[in-house]
Amino acid sequence: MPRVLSIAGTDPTGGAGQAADLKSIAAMGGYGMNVITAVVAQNTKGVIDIHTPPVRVLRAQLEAVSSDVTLDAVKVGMLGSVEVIEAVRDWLAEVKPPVTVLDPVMVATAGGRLLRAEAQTALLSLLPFADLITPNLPELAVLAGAAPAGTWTEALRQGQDVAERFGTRVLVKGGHLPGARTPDALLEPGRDEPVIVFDDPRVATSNTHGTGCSLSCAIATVVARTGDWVGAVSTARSWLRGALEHADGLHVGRGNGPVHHFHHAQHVLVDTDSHGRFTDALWRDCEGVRGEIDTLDFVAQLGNGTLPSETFQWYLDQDRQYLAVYSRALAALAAAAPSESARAFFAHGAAEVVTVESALHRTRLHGAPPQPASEVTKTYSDFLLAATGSETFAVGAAAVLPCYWLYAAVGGALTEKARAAGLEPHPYGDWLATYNAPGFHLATERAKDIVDRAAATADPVTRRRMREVFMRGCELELRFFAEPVRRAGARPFAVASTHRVC
Ligand SMILES: Nc1ncnc2c1ncn2[C@@H]1O[C@H](COP(=O)(O)OP(=O)(O)O)[C@@H](O)[C@H]1O
Ligand SMILES: Cc1ncc(COP(=O)(O)OP(=O)(O)O)c(N)n1
Repeated sequence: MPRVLSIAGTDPTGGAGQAADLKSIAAMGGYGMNVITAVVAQNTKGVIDIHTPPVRVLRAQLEAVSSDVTLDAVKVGMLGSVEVIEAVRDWLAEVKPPVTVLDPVMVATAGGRLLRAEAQTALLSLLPFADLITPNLPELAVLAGAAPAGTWTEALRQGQDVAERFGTRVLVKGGHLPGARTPDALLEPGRDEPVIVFDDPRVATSNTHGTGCSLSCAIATVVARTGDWVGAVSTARSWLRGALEHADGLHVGRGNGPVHHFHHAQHVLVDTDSHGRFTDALWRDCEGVRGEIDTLDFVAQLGNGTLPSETFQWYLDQDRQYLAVYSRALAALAAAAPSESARAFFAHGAAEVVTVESALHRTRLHGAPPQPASEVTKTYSDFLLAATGSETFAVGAAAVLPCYWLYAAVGGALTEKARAAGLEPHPYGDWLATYNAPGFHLATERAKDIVDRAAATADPVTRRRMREVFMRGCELELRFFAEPVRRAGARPFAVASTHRVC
């Protein structure tokens, strides 16, 4: 779970600033922490008063958290004054968080300055410390030293200018443009064209308080988990869209109300056992992670056959190491299974993983020796062995389920796409065939059945634990799928392969 720190001001109505940040981090599956820069008396109608605590207290908060907790990402929001900006800049320079997202907050949309006019220049000195900045159009204009953009083309030009000048990614947000659409574009220094442009219809609501805070924090959280900026913006945007679509149902305040940060988790409040299968609830739980998997470069390239062979080789090498552990986890479940049929199923699965799936790896890897296991491979392996070796059978069965279910879903979806695109023969056809085989889908259904049966007789604490480990397994699958491309982008490949596989 990524540990994400928000450095921002407060909002007692809970829609923007710290409150929005903590909700967004949690909604994206992170552990949120907060350092307060300013106490703001505001509501959905505007800003009434601001108290800035002594900068000594800010420094002490920053020191308290970073001396104790390893930070996976930092989001910087409202800073307010030159002294605060300088203290945060010094801290960033010293701590060097792995991911820093800066939302250069200046004015609340409902009205009221949140950054003193004389602090705008000081804010520029913070930009090079950010991996991504997320200005709205008026803020972008200040950073670019220009008048607010009246068109999307002008906004992109200002964004590119800021990206080049400060050497950082910029998310240009079109929320403040008039019109029926809300485009956003991710820009990087050194590239003339946006990395990606998103363009969706505007959600018909005036309850948009805190959208900028929420989006930036959600991106920081997802990127801390996957290292994939495009996927993180895409995931955060589609989640925010849902939050805007459900905002009118909140009835908070008389002005521009907040968005519904937990719109996607409402079903958790319902007793899922009386509303369909337990595994249906698990599938809904992991909807966000499934969406993230679908947008990964690795999955897209595997499907359309453009994945570089070195990247696939590295993935397969990690996968064969993982499968050796998975087979042991299934064998442990076979030993603990409460029924003969479950025992037979997992014992057969343990053998099958070794014979069928590993055969694919042996053929593809041509006897190449294993490379060091990645952190993700090790974490996933440890998690499976712990869940199947030290927890109850019900919990262990839920922990191994994502590996069946997500692979069957990805294998099925990619095979369909490859067929529709006429990709025959497909360079990774044998991989797709393994995970789209009728036998594999049948095994997935059987594994779901076993989990449903185990949940039916489990107590509420065990059922909650089953949901936790299932989600953890899904998140580790996401990281496992993200790792090959993330790693290939991060440094040259260490796998010396003399064989082309496609
Ligand atoms: N009514 C809306 N419908 C859909 N997306 C919106 C809407 N309003 C804002 N957004 C999105 O919310 C995010 C933040 O929006 P923006 O208003 O530009 O920033 P800020 O909240 O910082 O002023 C952007 O991704 C933008 O596209
Ligand atoms: C304490 C605090 N920080 C930031 C904002 C601005 O919020 P933002 O998400 O940019 O959205 P708007 O509500 O201004 O559209 C704030 N109000 N308070």
